[in-house]
Amino acid sequence: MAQIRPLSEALTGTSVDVPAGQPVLQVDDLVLRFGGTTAVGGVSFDVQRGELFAVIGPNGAGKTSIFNCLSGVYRPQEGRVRFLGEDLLGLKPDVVADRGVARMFQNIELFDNLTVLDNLMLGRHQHVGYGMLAGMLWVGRAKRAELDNRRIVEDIIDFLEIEAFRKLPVGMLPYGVKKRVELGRALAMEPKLLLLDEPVAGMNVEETEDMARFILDIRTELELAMIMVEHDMGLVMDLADRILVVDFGKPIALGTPDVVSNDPEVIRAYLGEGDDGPDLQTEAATAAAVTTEEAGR
Ligand SMILES: Nc1ncnc2c1ncn2[C@@H]1O[C@H](COP(=O)(O)OP(=O)(O)OP(=O)(O)O)[C@@H](O)[C@H]1O
Repeated sequence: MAQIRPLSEALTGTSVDVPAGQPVLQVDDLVLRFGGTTAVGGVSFDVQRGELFAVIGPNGAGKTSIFNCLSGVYRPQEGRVRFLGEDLLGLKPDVVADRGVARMFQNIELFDNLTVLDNLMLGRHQHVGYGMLAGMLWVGRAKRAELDNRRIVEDIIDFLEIEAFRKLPVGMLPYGVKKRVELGRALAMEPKLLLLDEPVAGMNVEETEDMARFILDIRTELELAMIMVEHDMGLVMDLADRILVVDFGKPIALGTPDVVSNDPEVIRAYLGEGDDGPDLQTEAATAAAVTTEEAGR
């Protein structure tokens, strides 16, 4: 059996070669309207290599619309998106994915009847690199590429600790494991930017902690740039390097968890959600205390 490789050796395609100080992604003045509704109203931010960047905001604030603009689902009326120095806007979702932007979907987009292994192999489809005839005859480059892809997928399965489920149809799996497979499918694409769309939505505490650990390991091992949209404020305050807060499509704050959670406008936007809204300052203080405690260990 092949030895387990560190993720950085398995997924070499994720490494980016950006000059110091240059962002992986640069978003300028993005505007997206649906008739009279401005879903995204002048949003700008950048994401650096190895950065976990979060976008938060109350329901309907425009977070999903921003993701849809980045991944080519929507074409914004105004603005510019530069990814590794090239324009991304106007490209179709499959072309955006081929350029290196993968998305882990909130509503898991896997094939329920296929096994974990086959779902992850589908994530490799843009890396096949051989013609149809060679593929059908299982010769030469096709055979080599298939074996390479298989090995990469097995490494991802090991990394995500889902070996026990590899031959099972995804439809049979518990929700938390499905979300891990969804993350694995996105990783299998060897992205240079990973979009995490509510990665812990619907998860219990233990599943959330596991997912948080995988996200942190991905950042450390691959130095991957990631953008996360998430309602779990504890997770966001704990993991994110920087946070963009949007409300009614407009950016209202951008900065570290500490800065953002003390911003009066952000507190107002969240308190406006009612008594059940998250207490951002408590979440940020708890996250800081945990980080300090971990550093002292
Ligand atoms: N396809 C669409 N057609 C019309 N309006 C839309 C469409 N998609 C989003 N909107 C509107 O744009 C605004 C922003 O929606 P969006 O889904 O981006 O918010 P969100 O912050 O992701 O919300 P949530 O946290 O509830 O998922 C909302 O007013 C929404 O109704």
